[in-house]
Amino acid sequence: MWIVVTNPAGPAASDAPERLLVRTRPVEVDDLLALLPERDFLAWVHDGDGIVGWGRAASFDVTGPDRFAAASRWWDELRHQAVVRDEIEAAGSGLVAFGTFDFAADGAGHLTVPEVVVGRRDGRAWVSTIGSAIGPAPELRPTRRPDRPGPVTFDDGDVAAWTATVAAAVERIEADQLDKVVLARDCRADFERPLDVRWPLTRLARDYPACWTFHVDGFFGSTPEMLLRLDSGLVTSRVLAGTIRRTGDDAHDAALAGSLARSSKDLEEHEYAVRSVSDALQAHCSAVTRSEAPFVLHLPNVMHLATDIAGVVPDGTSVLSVVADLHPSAAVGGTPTAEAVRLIAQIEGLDRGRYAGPVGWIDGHGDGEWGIGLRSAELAPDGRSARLFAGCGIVADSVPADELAESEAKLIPVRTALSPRD
Ligand SMILES: C=C(O[C@@H]1C=C(C(=O)O)C=C[C@H]1O)C(=O)O
Repeated sequence: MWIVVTNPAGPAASDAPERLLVRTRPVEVDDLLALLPERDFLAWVHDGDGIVGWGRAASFDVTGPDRFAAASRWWDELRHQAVVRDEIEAAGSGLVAFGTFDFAADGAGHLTVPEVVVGRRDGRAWVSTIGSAIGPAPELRPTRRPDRPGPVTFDDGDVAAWTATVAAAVERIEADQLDKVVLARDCRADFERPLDVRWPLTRLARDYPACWTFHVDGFFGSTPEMLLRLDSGLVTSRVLAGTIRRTGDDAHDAALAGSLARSSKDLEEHEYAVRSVSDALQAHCSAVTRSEAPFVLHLPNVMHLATDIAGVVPDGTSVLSVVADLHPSAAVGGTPTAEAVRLIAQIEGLDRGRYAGPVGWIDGHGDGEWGIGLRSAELAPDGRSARLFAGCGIVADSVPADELAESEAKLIPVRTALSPRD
């Protein structure tokens, strides 16, 4: 029997059997992405490890400021009722839901529990089957290779208007209204035939192994920024802010990395982002530690100042309850957060949708990984167009033309992955 749960705090809809039966068994799998069906799959991979899934055993949709708490309640109920037989007991084995949350506080949140989840971590692989009845383990075979996209046309939108908006934000900052605001822009891609999203996904995972490559219901990308991982009581977060474009010349890039680590503009922008995350973590953790100085994260398109933060949370903490307090961090909102988010709504002129919102998964222990949905795109339901997003932290010293160039560099991963070339 299927039950529909409504949430008194806001519009929510759930579709789930009364009790889920979950069975996780070991399997031999090398390439998770090679198993993906052509459509309606879920993916979260990092350097070959991760989880992929398909089918829908249960789902939850919610809108409004209470969305994280509502999703967390729904998940707690579902996981406590589930009957799980898990021969692996790794993070992401057993019961799992993938999800996304819009950037905006009044936006949507969504969780899907797939019928089949295949995972891989530290040399071990598994398959979980989830549903109201448990059948035999599905046969896992590589599926047909992804279709090469046809010609793609990009429309960068009004870049002059965007740089003017950046200049206006700098004026607000100079007038002491706030310290930092992150402004984003979008770029439209049109495809001659519907996109097989496995094509860009496979390329992103190959070219950006240090990032978390994801796809949830048409939202896909490869984010370098881990908002929160919770694994057996330990939370970790990777905060990025402060960016420099790579030139392709390794010696020159090494010199640029050195200047990034000494740039007061970037260090200031970075510190705002680190503080917003560590302050939010303090409320949940018995101890919070962070590296003393930021390190430089080298990606093929850009380099970022990065800080890893860690903490210990009490038993029974759900990753979503901490994510609720971390989002939006200063890396994608600004400082102070409330002023920055207001200014974004006022001057950015963009519906961010799921861009810069949390994307990831939660398991039956409440553990999980939630990245910030950056270096990402939203595919239209007909698969014929997509919106690509990129944003930049604006501080008092920001130069609009440089920010535009930085946003271009941040669009490179998805733009390149959409190219029909190998
Ligand atoms: C907002 C984005 O990236 C964020 C902004 C950064 C910056 O301004 O230096 C760096 C990494 C991210 O935290 C994006 O990629 O769209």
